[in-house]
Amino acid sequence: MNHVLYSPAKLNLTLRIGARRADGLHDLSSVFLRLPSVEALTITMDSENNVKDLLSVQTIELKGINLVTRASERLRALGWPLPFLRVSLWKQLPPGTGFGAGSGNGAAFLRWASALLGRSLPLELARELGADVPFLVSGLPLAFACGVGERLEGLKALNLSALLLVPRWSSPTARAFADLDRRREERGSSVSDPLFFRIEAETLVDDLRRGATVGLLPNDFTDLLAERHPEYGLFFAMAEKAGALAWGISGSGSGAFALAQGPTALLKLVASVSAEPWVTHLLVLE
Ligand SMILES: C[C@@](CO)(OP(=O)(O)O)[C@H](O)COP(=O)(O)OP(=O)(O)OC[C@H]1O[C@@H](n2ccc(N)nc2=O)[C@H](O)[C@@H]1O
Ligand SMILES: Nc1ncnc2c1ncn2[C@@H]1O[C@H](COP(=O)(O)OP(=O)(O)O)[C@@H](O)[C@H]1O
Repeated sequence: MNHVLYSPAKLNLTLRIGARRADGLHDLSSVFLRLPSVEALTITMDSENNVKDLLSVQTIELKGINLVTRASERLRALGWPLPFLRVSLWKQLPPGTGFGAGSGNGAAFLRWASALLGRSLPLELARELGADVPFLVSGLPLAFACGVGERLEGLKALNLSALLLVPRWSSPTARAFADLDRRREERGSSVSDPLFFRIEAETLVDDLRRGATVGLLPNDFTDLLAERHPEYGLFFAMAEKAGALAWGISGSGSGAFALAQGPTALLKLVASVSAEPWVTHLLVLE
């Protein structure tokens, strides 16, 4: 029997990075928006004779241990009686683009395994798999996140359409944080109060909820990325001209996005940006 799972991804509507902690990670304040069905996993259970999980990935080449394989191995190590599985993963969004699609694959798998075995969601394991996984596994449509992304406060859904843009460069998360630290050290910049980030996030969500034009969304990685790739400035100007409500960079990049009420403005934006040679994928999610 085949089980087909739709796999979520995320956008960071705000992303403010705090100081580096003793464990090397940075505290953050972010508004996570869930993108519901961006990729798909097909799980085949006819694997009585298998001695390990078999994973195939369509459309995008991935390196390293897949989060789906890691999740199933860790669940067995925790004593969950999960049979060995054949998993086919249909990808749309490359890694290193800040849309958390890989985290979404892991989260979709954890939800499926919990339902299959009648167990509660393994929240500790979700945290271990990645900072975005607790949000994606929660099923919340929108949340304010702090800590490294594991402390979540659910918010009411926003009814907006999104255009996701993947450029031809990626932005590995570790490098983005190291560049930000270096820049802050060079400039002696201090980090703002988390309370300020919270108020900023609440104001933005309220504005988007009532359909106000918000413009460029706050993300501490944007300045560095836009200096390195002036193409972002071009995309933001096109988003404004097309009538989008908000635009920005998701996570630590490299993906950019625009939001609007309904698809009309976003389809206009697709028409102007699709000829750009630096754009590799464009997705409109209604
Ligand atoms: C920045 C965010 C925001 O949503 O998203 P992405 O751009 O990756 O989607 C996440 O916090 C990404 O978290 P996660 O995906 O778990 O990060 P990892 O790839 O494990 O982190 C790679 C490296 O980045 C640095 N790192 C990561 C997260 C964090 N809060 N502080 C850090 O300093 C650390 O050096 C870490 O070793
Ligand atoms: N199923 C998967 N899909 C995408 N990336 C994966 C997957 N499993 C593991 N990875 C690894 O996870 C990292 C990116 O995960 P992803 O959630 O797509 O992140 P980002 O938001 O940074 O683009 C990469 O280092 C990639 O090699």
